[in-house]
Amino acid sequence: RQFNSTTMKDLLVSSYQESLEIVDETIFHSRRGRSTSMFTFRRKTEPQTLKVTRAAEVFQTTLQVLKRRVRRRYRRDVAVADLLVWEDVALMSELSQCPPAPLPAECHDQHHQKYRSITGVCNNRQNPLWGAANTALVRWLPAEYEDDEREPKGWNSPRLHNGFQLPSVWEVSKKILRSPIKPREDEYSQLLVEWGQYIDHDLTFTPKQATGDACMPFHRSSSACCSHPDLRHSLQRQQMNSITSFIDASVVYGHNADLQATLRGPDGTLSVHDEFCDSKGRPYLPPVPTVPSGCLQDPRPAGGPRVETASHYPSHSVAQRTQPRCTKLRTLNTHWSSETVYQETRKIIGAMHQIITMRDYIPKIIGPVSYDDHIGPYKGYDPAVDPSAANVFATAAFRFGHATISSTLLRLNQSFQEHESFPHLKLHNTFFSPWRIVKEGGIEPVLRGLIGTAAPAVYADMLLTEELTEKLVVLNIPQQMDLAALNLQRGRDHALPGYNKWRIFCGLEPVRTLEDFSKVVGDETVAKKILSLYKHPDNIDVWLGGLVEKFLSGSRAGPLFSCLIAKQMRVLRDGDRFWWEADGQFAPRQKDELMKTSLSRLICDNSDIKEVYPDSFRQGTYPSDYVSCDQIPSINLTAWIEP
Ligand code: HEM
Ligand SMILES: [Ca+2]
Repeated sequence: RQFNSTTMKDLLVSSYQESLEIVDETIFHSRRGRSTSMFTFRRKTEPQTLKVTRAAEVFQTTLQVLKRRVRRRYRRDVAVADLLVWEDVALMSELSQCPPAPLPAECHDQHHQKYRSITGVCNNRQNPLWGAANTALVRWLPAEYEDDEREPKGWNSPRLHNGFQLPSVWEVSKKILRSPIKPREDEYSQLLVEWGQYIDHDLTFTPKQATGDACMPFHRSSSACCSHPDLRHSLQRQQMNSITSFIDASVVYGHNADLQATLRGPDGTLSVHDEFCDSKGRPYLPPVPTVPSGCLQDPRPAGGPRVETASHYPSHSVAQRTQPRCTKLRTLNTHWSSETVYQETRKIIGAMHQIITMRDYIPKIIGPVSYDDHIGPYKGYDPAVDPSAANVFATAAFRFGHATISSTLLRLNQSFQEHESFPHLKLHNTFFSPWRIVKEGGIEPVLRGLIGTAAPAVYADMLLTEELTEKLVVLNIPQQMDLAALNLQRGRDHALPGYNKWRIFCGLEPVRTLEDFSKVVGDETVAKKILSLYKHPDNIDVWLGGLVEKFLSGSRAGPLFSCLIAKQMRVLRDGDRFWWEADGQFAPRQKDELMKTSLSRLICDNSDIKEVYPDSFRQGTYPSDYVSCDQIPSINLTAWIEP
């Protein structure tokens, strides 16, 4: 510490003032200046997210300005953690509002006793921001920035990691990840893949920084505010989750009051598209302000539901169409207000999301052994558990799903054969095209394609379809993108430690030799190619390392991703005061009814499909394995009659 506190205070205040100008000029001003081309897709960042992002950018930029000033004065680099003491950090937090001042005692409000808040705030009464929207992704292992503060891995190209430069993400994508073919296997249906992405949209969304015109179309993730007992950690750049990490159907209801108001309809219902509905009068999702510029109005809700391809539309629709069915609660409880009907329905639909995810989806992904080892039976709400999404979960482990995506979207007729009028589509023709649902037969042809076709197999030498590595379209970027390169670069942007550190974190042996790695991957050629690119096993990007591991028996992921996904799921369950099985959430009779929930039932109830395979995540042959919807159990809402 080289300054007395008055000098430091002055330095901090003037650095803060300069940082305000820099942030508004470089980040927020440039947002307005960019051209809109015919093919540019735009999504406006939500005001709440923007406010937190700006505060975090100001905090981070203040540190940079301060460092520059100190460097000028002393002609040497100083780490901010060596320069500042807690008192200075408190001053910076106060100036930048990052993190914002602790919440008032609103957590004891009656409403929060009974129903979840929309932002997730106050789920945990002692730590009201745990799991809430617009908070930092938490770190299970410390970040590894090149300057220990904010520079992504690989930023300073001559810099060596374990004696070697990191390979370029484009090269890794081209040589290891992209695959011209994705053969199908026959155990699971395409719906299993779809649910993965759908539920991820309930758990994490990492907003990206809107920078000026960059030569490479990669936008860093926005900074997040973070308060941490370790000073160095508190000063490092963190990333944000702009939605609630809880499995709370925020994908249906939104994660802030404005979005909730947009998505909410009259009398406890959800809003619907007022121009279009399907041939049987079933509603479509409401339109939103963010649309591909110059294109047809897409019926795509903003911020909450993220309908990136036409295949995502049916799951959003099925969930949304469940709401009016449940509002039948009103006829059972005529004394309930619209607000009570809405909240009780939201609670039931939230529980359905939890059950389908934890009971039906997760065991298939991580396998029975990981489930027992890392999740186990439910023992009740534990307020000491932080349910926030982990950085490594959002940035690596749960992106396992990208290797399970098919290159084509199948559309099937009532006999589960290729549709006569609406043929199969290459994946790139489905990006941001929900109009295909409205204009091309409703949700049914796609939904039948999801339940009636097998999901692709994942082999270490056939990972991501070229549809994703050559032709991906993402919001706000006019070029076609490469999802493999984006995932790898995102991991470096977030400074995730390398593959081996995560293996050790999960109690697995680190990989030291080609022989070790070949065994873990189950394919020596691929293991060799990866090691020849990375040169050192510790340098392997964690997303790649986890993705190529041989699956555990009965799972769709290797040991590392199974462990990381399981750990996340466990905290999402145990750290959620409103978990459906937690004491006082539902009466025993209601729980019995909720257990009857199934995705097959929801499909039967909310589409024209009359026959299903009972577990629609599994692949059955039509018609021999299919049963009539009449045979699929339904929830009886009379269990909700209030005496
Ligand atoms: C056609 C299907 C899909 C497309 C086009 C797609 C595309 C994308 C894109 C563009 C990103 C952001 C990449 C970045 O810049 O960092 C992303 C993130 C992500 N994807 Fe996918 N994805 C698909 C399916 C899936 C599936 C099946 C899963 C999981 C089972 C999944 C899990 C994730 C996760 C966890 C993230 C990070 C989310 C965040 O925190 O922002 N995706 N995906
Ligand atoms: Ca959520």
